[in-house]
Amino acid sequence: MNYEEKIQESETRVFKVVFPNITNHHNTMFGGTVMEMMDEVAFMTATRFARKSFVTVSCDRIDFKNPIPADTLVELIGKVKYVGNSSLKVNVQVFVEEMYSESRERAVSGDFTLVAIGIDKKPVKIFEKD
Ligand SMILES: CC(=O)SCCNC(=O)CCNC(=O)[C@H](O)C(C)(C)COP(=O)(O)OP(=O)(O)OC[C@H]1O[C@@H](n2cnc3c(N)ncnc32)[C@H](O)[C@@H]1OP(=O)(O)O
Repeated sequence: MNYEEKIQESETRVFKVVFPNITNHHNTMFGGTVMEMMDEVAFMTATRFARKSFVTVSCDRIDFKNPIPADTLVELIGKVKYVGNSSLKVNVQVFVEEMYSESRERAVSGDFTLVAIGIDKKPVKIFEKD
């Protein structure tokens, strides 16, 4: 499987229901919870891409473009956008969907950098050179 196929195969989609336990006093989803879910999806995407042990080392700007109201569904989509030596970057997009109509829009997006580590917790190459 080549790089491009691996990127397609490892694209990771997760749905969540925006129940009251994850909303704030504006009755929208708490931003920190969105970021936690994004980090988890970035981790899953990286792991499925390389089948190595990853840790998150940084995240770039996260844009909260639209609020995520209570009683909606969110879809998080993770996709590898850059592969380095031991690190890779995963773009995560979050879409919000109405439960009882076809309405859907992008709400949040951001990039996460993860590093593959060995059992000694030190960085390891993601792929050996052919
Ligand atoms: C899934 C989870 O919940 S993980 C929990 C949260 N994360 C953690 O606890 C990670 C804590 N951090 C660490 O253990 C270390 O910083 C490590 C293992 C990630 C990196 O160790 P370092 O000695 O700094 O690594 P080093 O300087 O050799 O860099 C390794 C790679 O990471 C990249 N990197 C390091 N720091 C950053 C950063 N802040 N932002 C982006 N990339 C970075 C480097 O560019 C390099 O990439 P490359 O190999 O593709 O060229």
